[in-house]
Amino acid sequence: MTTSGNLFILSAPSGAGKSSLISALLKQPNKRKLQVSVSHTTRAPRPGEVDGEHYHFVSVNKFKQNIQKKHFYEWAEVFGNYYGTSEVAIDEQLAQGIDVFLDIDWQGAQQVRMKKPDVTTVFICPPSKAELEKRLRGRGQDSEEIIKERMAQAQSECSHYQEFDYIIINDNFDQALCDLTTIVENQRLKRSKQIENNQDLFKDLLAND
Ligand SMILES: Nc1nc2c(ncn2[C@@H]2O[C@H](COP(=O)(O)OP(=O)(O)O)[C@@H](O)[C@H]2O)c(=O)[nH]1
Ligand SMILES: Nc1ncnc2c1ncn2[C@@H]1O[C@H](COP(=O)(O)OP(=O)(O)O)[C@@H](O)[C@H]1O
Repeated sequence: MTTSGNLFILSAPSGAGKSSLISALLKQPNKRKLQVSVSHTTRAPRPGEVDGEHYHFVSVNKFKQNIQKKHFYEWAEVFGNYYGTSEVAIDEQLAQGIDVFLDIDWQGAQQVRMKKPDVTTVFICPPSKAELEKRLRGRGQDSEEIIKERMAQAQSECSHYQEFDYIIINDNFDQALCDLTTIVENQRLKRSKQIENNQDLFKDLLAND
């Protein structure tokens, strides 16, 4: 029986709650495997970030070599740093029947949509600009200057919300997590997926005994 995983994209302005939602989703009991893709980036690691776990941290030179070698499914420049998704890693996971989440920006989402039209794309919105700013501050990770930059960038990211299949407003966290879980389950139950993943069953049900 062939099985192939579902590909999901989660995009949001920085601070809207993407990482928190993905990490909570990964902790939920799931009937099938779910993984989040580890991107390559040229930005410096933040305290507590582990190479190969949060990101593959690489030099600008190495990143550019990888672009030339067509190593990336998609890549983009975000906040002055390069970010990219490894093609081989994603294809291997999907081929093993693992559902894969990409935490990428709108530019990356556009590129993946062109290559994989069956990708499911989700946009996470903060409940308000004021709350977004509060969350960025609460994270205690950025200077005031960076927070201002992130708020300006947030407007640009949000201007692409209409390009996504689903929109989740991350106001109440538990509700947003429930919404995200529903989207994943919905995708798994689609007719095309059920047929692809249960070929033997449908053959058996239609066979003349
Ligand atoms: N296109 C693309 N965007 C990415 C990738 N990895 C991360 N990003 C985006 O880059 C932005 C900055 O990520 P990061 O530096 O981790 O900061 P934070 O998410 O704002 O805390 C976020 O919008 C991510 O979704 C990637 O592989 N490709
Ligand atoms: N629904 C929510 N209500 C209140 N705070 C939240 C909610 N979702 C996330 N947060 C907090 O907001 C901050 C930013 O979340 P994070 O997951 O790091 O965002 P992103 O990955 O989108 O940059 C974190 O401190 C997180 O705990």
